[in-house]
Amino acid sequence: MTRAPIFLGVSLKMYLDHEATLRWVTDVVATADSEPAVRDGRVRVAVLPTFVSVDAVAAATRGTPVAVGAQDLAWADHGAFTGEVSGRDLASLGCRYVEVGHAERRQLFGEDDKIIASKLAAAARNGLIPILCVGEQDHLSPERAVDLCRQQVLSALAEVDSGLDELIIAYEPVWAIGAEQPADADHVRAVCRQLRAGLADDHRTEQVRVIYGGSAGPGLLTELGDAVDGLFLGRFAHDPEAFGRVIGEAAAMGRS
Ligand SMILES: O=C[C@H](O)COP(=O)(O)O
Repeated sequence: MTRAPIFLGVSLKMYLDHEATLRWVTDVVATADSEPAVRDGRVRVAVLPTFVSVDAVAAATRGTPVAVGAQDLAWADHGAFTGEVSGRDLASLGCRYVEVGHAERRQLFGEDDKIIASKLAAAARNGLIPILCVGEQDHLSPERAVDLCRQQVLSALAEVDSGLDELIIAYEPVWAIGAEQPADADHVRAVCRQLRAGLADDHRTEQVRVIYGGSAGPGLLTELGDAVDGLFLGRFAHDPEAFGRVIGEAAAMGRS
């Protein structure tokens, strides 16, 4: 199972308004496009704006090495689901990725394991690469965190038989989301390594990447090294220059 390329995703959550999102994406595209490792695919960059900005961000990134994703999707593809957005529409608008099961969706919007499994299946049948978020609520030992995360992954895959070319698992310890600092590097390395090893032979997906999210920013990828396959960033990528430094770190890791 190959682990290249390194994946860098940014979820803008609901922080930037539409106009600020477009300005930010313009800067990120310029930075990403000037990095050979992004242009030749050794480093993948994806941006996940709010639903209302997906179409415009897809237009702004078309023909560039920056991919677009959504922060959520409906578990159904069409019908009487007021306020929902289908994976079918997201794919047709140009999304390549979709986030599933973020801790905020669990905490604030009542998503449970069953809903998350249905959403992962919806992503798979619409050809979207899921960024499945998992993580323990409280600061536990790496072993206990791995157990909990593994259960979350297996439960999320419950409705997927096969045909998932790629799965990105974003290890996001809930206690490190929205914090001042990420989880400590030893903890992240231990959990990510064990999670990846435990899923290496899963027949339902061709390729599994384990990335880290939770107050990630410049410097972290270099510190984590080969234990992770990339980062899932939030606030500390709002400054395009800071995100550019993270892209530079990924390029310097030289995975191919
Ligand atoms: O989706 C991103 C993660 O939840 C991390 O967000 P954060 O870096 O702002 O803590």
